[in-house]
Amino acid sequence: MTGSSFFVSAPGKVIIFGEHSAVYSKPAIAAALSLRAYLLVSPNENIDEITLKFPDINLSYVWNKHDIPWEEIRKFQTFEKGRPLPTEELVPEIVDKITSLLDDCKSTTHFTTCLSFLYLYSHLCEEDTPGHVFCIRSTLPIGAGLGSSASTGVCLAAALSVLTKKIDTPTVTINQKAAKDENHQLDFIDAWSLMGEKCFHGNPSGIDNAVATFGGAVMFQRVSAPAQPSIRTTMRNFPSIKLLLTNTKIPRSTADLVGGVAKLNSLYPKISSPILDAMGNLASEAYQIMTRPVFGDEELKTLKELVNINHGLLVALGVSHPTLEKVKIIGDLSKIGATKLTGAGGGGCAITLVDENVSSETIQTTISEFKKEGFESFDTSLGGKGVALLSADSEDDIKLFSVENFSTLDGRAAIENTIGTNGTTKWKYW
Ligand SMILES: Nc1ncnc2c1ncn2[C@@H]1O[C@H](COP(=O)(O)OP(=O)(O)OP(=O)(O)O)[C@@H](O)[C@H]1O
Ligand SMILES: C[C@@](O)(CCO)CC(=O)[O-]
Ligand SMILES: [Mg+2]
Repeated sequence: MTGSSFFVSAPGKVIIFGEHSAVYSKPAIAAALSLRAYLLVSPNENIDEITLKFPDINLSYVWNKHDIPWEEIRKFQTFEKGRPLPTEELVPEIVDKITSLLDDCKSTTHFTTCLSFLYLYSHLCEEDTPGHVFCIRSTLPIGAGLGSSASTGVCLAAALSVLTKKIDTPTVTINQKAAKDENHQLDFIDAWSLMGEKCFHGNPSGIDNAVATFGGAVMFQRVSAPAQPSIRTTMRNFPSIKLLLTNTKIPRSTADLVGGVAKLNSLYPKISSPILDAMGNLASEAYQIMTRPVFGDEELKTLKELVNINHGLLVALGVSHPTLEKVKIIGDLSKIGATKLTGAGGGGCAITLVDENVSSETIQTTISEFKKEGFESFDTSLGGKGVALLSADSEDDIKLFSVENFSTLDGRAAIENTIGTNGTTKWKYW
C-alpha cells in the first residue's frame, strides 16, 4: 500500500469483570466500544522522514529513518516464514537502542508513546520503507480506562503490517463480516499490538489489545506458561445490557496502577491471592450467566451483585479513587443500577449496569448530578467491530485524507462525522 494514504481504526473496550486479576491469568470479560481510535497514514514529502503527529496528546516528532539502528535491532529479531515474530518480553537491548533516539522527549507520556511506535516500526518496517506521516485521533477519552493505549497500538500494528505487506488488505464490509474462529491476519495484528502495550505499561494481560483487534465481546484468559497463547472465547450472544459509562476525568496511568497491584502482591501475597482468585471466580460465574440462552430479570440481578462485589475487590486492591467512589455513591443513591470502576482505575471511568425499570428521567437526573461533580457520562454501545481499514477510492477522498484536515478536526463529533466507521460500508474488515 505504499504511495497512497489510508486510515486504520480500532475500538476501545469496557472491562465488565476482571481488570487487574486478568494480569494474573484469571479470566476476565470485556467488550468493544463504539468509541474508537483513527490513524491516518500518508506518504511523507521527504521519503527519508518518519513523522508522528498525535495532536490528542500534543505530540509531534520527526526522525530520519536512517537514524534507526536497523542492524543492531535485526541481531535480536527472529522471523518465521519471512514475518517477524514477537517475543515473550520486550528485548532490553532493542529498547536501549530506541531510547537513544528519544533524548528530546518532553514527558513520560511522549516517551512511552514514541517508544511504542518505534518498537513496532523497527520490527515491522525496513530501512527502505518510504517515510510516512502517522496521525492518530481518538474519540475515546485518553488514559481513562477504556483502552485508548491498546486501540492506538492496534492501529499502529495494523498500519505498519499493511504498509510492508506483512498482511493483506481487508476486502470485507461490515455487512459481510462473518464471525470466524481462525484469522491469521488478525492474530498477527493482535500479537504485535501486545508488544506495543508492553511499551505502554510493562505487563499487560493482552485483554485490551485482543478486544481492540477482534472487536465483539470476549472472555479472555492469559496463560501463565511461557510461549502459550491466551485463551479468547468469543461471546456471540452477549446480552443487550444497558450500560452507563461515566468518566471522572481524573488522569492516571495504567502502568502505575498495574505496578501498585504488583507491589501489594509482593508485600501481602497471602492476602492479595484470594482477592485475585475471587475476581477470577466472579468472572467465570458472570460468563455462565451471560451466556445463558435467556437473559432475564434474575440474570440481571445476579450480574449486578457481581458488579458490586467486583468493585469492592478492586477497592481492596487499592485501585479506586475518591471520585470513583463518588460515582458509585451517586449511582447507588439514585438506585439506577450497580456501579464499578472499569479498566485500571485510579480515576478514569466507571460503568453502571442500569436497571431495566429505571425511567429515562431518573437516568438524566443522575447524569446531571455526575455533571455537577465535573464528570462526563457517555452514550455509547457495546460489541463494536474490531480493527478496520479505509483506503481512498475516489478523487473526493483527497481532502478527507489530508493530514492537515484530519489533525485539526475539532472534537469527537467532528471525527465521527468525517471518518467514523458507523453506518458506512467504505471501511473494510479483516
Ligand atoms: N489518541 C492518542 N494519541 C496518542 N497517544 C495515545 C492516544 N490514545 C492513547 N494514547 C497513548 O496511551 C496512553 C494512555 O494509556 P493508558 O493505558 O494509561 O490508559 P488507557 O489505555 O486509556 O486506559 P486502560 O489501560 O485502563 O484501559 C497515553 O498516555 C498515550 O501514550
Ligand atoms: C488493569 C488491566 O487489567 C486492564 C487495563 O485496561 C491491565 C491489563 O489487563 O493489561
Ligand atoms: Mg491502556
